[in-house]
Amino acid sequence: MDLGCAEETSSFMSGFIRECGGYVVIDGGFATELERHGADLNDPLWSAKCLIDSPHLVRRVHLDYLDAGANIILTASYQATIQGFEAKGFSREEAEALLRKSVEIACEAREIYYDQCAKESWGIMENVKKSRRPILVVASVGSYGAYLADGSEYSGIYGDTITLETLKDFHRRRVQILANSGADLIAFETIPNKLEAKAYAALLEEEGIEIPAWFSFNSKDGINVVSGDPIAECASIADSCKKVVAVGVNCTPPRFIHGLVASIRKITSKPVLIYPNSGEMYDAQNKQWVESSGDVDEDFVAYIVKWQEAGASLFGGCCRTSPKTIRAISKALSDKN
Ligand code: MET
Ligand SMILES: [Zn+2]
Repeated sequence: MDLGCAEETSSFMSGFIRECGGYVVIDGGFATELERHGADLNDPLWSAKCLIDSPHLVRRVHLDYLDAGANIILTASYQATIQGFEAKGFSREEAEALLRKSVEIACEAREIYYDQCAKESWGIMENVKKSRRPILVVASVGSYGAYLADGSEYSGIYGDTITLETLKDFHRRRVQILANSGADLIAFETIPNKLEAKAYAALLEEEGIEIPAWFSFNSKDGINVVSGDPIAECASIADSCKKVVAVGVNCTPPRFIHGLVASIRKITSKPVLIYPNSGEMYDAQNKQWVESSGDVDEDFVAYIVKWQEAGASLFGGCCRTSPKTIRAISKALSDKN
């Protein structure tokens, strides 16, 4: 797909949303779902560790989300970095191959899923092929803080030594590889501060990245992203970047989503995406999810329709959500629309 033309880029997501019937279902928590399947992710590579030792589990989780109704599956590359793989003793070439592998496995899962759908529909109605649900494979890019694996993806505090250039250099090669891997889009996820959003926007332009991207921030107060930078300022960086086709929030407690959607909507006319976590907080020191001490987030599926009314068009889940959550989101939206 050649998205060199700015107009094609800007209509990419609105076209996809239309194709999906007016709203899009994103998948749910990936790493936490791998853990539920028994993977031990206590490692600086987190979910990317499974690219090395259990690719079958990665495929399984993608398939579970497709079965649950997802139109978008995010690759296991969130914490897959060349620097992280090299620290484990892999060569540069091997590290780059592992990044590509994250996209290959997701594409393979999509093919398997389509084959299954085709077989099932042949059984039911001879000669009538069930129409293929539109599905995108989206390459996940986690923040510099995710690579550090010290909890700074939830504080956004990188210190004075980290500049725009440091962040661009850190992400450059990975973004180039993922952009040419066969993925349909790049998701910059859990962006914790304005500086990193600026670095991504600059990289997309400078490197002439030819697939579209989305920017997704995380917040712990509903007004700012986790670093304290206002969500409105972050959203406007995304709004100004031609290559960005959707803006939103992920890995954020459900109780903040409504306000964040409204704030982002005021800044941009690009489609808004949301994929909250379960409402639990990550305790970086003890490396575990703990119940939030603030307001309790009840099952957020009940609010999906409200978030759609507030202006969101893409809906999924982040950490500690599961295929069950995605199935329920899919149902809530199809009942309503
Ligand atoms: C800390 S947010 C993680 C996002 C990633 N796509 C995952 O679900 O694993
Ligand atoms: Zn998350």
